[in-house]
Amino acid sequence: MSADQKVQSETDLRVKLDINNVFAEMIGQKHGLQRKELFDFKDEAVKAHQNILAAAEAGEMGFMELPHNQQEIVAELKQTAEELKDKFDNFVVLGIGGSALGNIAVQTAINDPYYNLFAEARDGYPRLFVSDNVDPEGVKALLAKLDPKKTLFNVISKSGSTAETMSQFLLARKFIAEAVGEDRVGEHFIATTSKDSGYLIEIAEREGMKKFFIPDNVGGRFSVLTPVGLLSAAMTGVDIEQLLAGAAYMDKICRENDFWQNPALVNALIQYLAYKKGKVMSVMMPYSDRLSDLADWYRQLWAESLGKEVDRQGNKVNLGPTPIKALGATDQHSQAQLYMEGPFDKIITFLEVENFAEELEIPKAYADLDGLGYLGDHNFAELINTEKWATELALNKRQRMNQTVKVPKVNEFTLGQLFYFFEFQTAVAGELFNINAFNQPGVELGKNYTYGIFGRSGYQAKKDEFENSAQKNEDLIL
Ligand SMILES: O=P(O)(O)OC[C@H]1O[C@H](O)[C@H](O)[C@@H](O)[C@@H]1O
Repeated sequence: MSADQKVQSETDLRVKLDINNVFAEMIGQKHGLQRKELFDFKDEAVKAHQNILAAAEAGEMGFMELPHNQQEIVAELKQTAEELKDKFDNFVVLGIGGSALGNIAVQTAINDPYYNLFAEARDGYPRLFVSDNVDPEGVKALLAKLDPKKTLFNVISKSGSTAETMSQFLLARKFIAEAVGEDRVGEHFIATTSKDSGYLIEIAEREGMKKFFIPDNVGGRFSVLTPVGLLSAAMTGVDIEQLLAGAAYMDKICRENDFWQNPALVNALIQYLAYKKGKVMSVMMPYSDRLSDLADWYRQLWAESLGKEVDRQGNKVNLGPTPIKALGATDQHSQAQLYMEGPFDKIITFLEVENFAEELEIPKAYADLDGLGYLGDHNFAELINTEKWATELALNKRQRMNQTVKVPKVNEFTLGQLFYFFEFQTAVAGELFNINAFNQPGVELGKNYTYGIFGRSGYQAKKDEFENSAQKNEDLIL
């Protein structure tokens, strides 16, 4: 392919943001945004952008380096996948939050839109399972599906000590050891973790497991394009170079200084202004099964990054938009009523796929039944996108801010763009909200409590104390 052709195809595959329906002229004065408001705040967004670029220069924005600095890691990941993909029928990720959601999003988008239900493998590759909970019934049901001799586990934890992940690891380790013997445990595990924190690295070394590393300057929820997300992708036949190429392409777009040419800047400012106008809920609604789990991934990114008690100066602010996931067209029939007529507290972001890989015709039948016969004149791609347009029009009519991210088609290149776009937008939003978008003290408090209660000494006494604590009123236990 010549360089020109490449540019052409990249341009054709560019993910775009349509913001028409956030403006007053489309949805009405009361709830729409005035263009003037964007103009008035534009300089703040530009300043936020400059801060991010400066932080990137200083090596503080690890996620921005990932599309460019991983050639050796990619080669190693590909080689690992090549060596191991035929040896195992199952590849099981043990992780949670940022160590799981990106893996699932990639799988659903690229390999199997029904991944969560069936976990079908691509020809010549193992099936992928991502186990991100500690419900005993769920964990047991998963293990029951696996032949330990044909199963490779990827334990992923940046901190190397998350209780959920490490508990699953302990069980998986026993499961494997009983089948293949203690001395061969290491062959059935790959550890993805920080170079020097937590216990996972130490365990990996003791057991002789293969290891991949998560850079220190990349937070868990920004880590999908590190070995966290890339190994399971490579193991299941996903083109990880194209994922990173898509991210690199979007990186170029996001580095653009001109506000109006930079969708991540524009969208971060829109989300910020919407929040200030009382639209404190931010709904992501893909009209695509393949992009459904991307909305789950985004929910963590947006919630943990922006939901904060204090601003950068330490003032108590308790802010953050609440991210909500909805799936089109499915949730038109469950949540849309609320979005149409409920409180004016939401901004909705649709994800629209312009070209579906399948052109599935709706069969023609019952032509004499007026309210049904028309369906057979169309295909499913037309139907789902028409439903999206109809929802958009109805929201406009009811003065509900909405916008659309247009995805030319779902593949590795566009998925890489989406990951990077939303990460960059989140970093800009953090600047606008004047909070630290890269920490999560609230979650850590919960983690510490778990450790405090569950930790080595006196579990039963602490549990009893918690259950009998004065704050608990028996009358309120219904
Ligand atoms: O990768 P780990 O260190 O195991 O962390 C897994 C998850 O733990 C916590 O919930 C953090 O708030 C998340 O951001 C993180 O993704």
